[in-house]
Amino acid sequence: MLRKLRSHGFVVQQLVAVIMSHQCTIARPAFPRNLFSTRSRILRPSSYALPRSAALATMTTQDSHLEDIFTQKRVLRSKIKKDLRSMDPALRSHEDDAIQKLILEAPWFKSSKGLCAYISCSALREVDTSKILQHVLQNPTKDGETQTPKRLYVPRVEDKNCYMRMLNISEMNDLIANSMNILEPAPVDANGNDREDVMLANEPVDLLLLPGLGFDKTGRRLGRGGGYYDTFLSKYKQLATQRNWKQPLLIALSYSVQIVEEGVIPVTESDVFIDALVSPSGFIPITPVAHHTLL
Ligand SMILES: Nc1nc2c(c(=O)[nH]1)N(C=O)[C@@H](CNc1ccc(C(=O)N[C@@H](CCC(=O)O)C(=O)O)cc1)CN2
Ligand SMILES: Nc1ncnc2c1ncn2[C@@H]1O[C@H](COP(=O)(O)OP(=O)(O)OP(=O)(O)O)[C@@H](O)[C@H]1O
Repeated sequence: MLRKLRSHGFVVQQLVAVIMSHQCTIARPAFPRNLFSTRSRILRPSSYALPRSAALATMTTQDSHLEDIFTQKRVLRSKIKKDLRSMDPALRSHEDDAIQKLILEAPWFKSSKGLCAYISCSALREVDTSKILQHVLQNPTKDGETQTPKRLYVPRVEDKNCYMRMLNISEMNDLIANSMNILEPAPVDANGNDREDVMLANEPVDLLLLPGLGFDKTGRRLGRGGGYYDTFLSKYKQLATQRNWKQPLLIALSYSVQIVEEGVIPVTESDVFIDALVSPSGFIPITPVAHHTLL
C-alpha cells in the first residue's frame, strides 16, 4: 500500500496519515452461527457421557441457553453501535486524545518491552490507536546504554473460524487492507521474510491493548462476535503459563459510552476477562495485578 521508503520516520508519518484517512467499510464476516460450532461444543462436555436420548435433551437445553446468550449479545452490540454512531465527533476526538495520552504517559506503558495492539478502524468507531503506534515505532526504550524499540505485534485475520495471528511489525509500509477493510500486515515483510508470530516468539509480550464494543467494571468484554480475540487470548495465556512467563496485562480502550452497567454483558465460558480499562476519565483497574500495576 505504501511505497517502500528509506526514512523510518517518514514511513511512520505516512502510516499515521494512512490510518487516519483509511475508511474501513463495515464488512459482514461469515461467522459460523450453527449450534454445533466448535465453541458451543466446548461448552457442553458433560452431555457426551449421557445416553443418546438424554444427551440430546441436555444439548437442547444448553444450546437454547447459549442461543439466548448470543441473542442478548447481538442486541447489546446493536445498542452500543447505535450509541457510538450518535457520539459527537468533537467528543470522540477529545476522548481519542485523552485515552492515548493516558497510555503514552503511563509508567507501565513506558516500561513495556513488547505489546500487541490493534490498528484502529474509524468506520468501526474504535478508539484511535494511531498515536500509540506512531510512538512505539518512533521511540526506542532506553535500556541502560542501549536503545531498544518495543516489539509490536498487530492482528492479522487468517480465516473466518476465529483464527487471528499477531504479527510483528517494525515498519508499516506494507500494511494492506483485508477483506473486512481493516489494515493488517502482509505475512511476509519487504525482504520476503516471514513476520514473527507472537505465538512463536522467544520473548513474551507484557501488554495487550484490546478493542471491543462494550465493557464493564468487572472485566467483561463484548467483542464484535467473531471470537477472534477470545480465541487468541486464551491461547496466549496458555502459552505464557507453559513457558513460565508473567501473564500479559489485558487492557481495553473504551469510550465512555462503551462502559455498561455490571451484569449487562452476557458471557459464555469462552469469554476472556480483561485486567483493566482505559477510559477518557482514567484507568479502571479490575484485577489485583492491574490495581498494583496501574495505580
Ligand atoms: N481494528 C481491529 N482489528 C481487528 C479486530 C477488531 O475488532 N478491530 N478484530 C477483532 O475481532 C479482528 C477482526 N474482526 C472483525 C470482526 C468483525 C468486523 C466487522 O466489521 N463487524 C461488523 C458487523 C459484521 C456482522 O455482524 O456481520 C460490525 O461490528 O459492525 C470487523 C473485524 C482482527 N482485527
Ligand atoms: N448463535 C450462536 N450459536 C453458537 N455459536 C455462536 C452463535 N453466535 C456466535 N457464535 C460463535 O461464538 C463465537 C463468538 O462469540 P463471542 O460473542 O464470544 O465473540 P466476541 O467475544 O464478541 O468476539 P471477540 O472474541 O473476537 O472479541 C464465534 O465463534 C461465533 O461463531
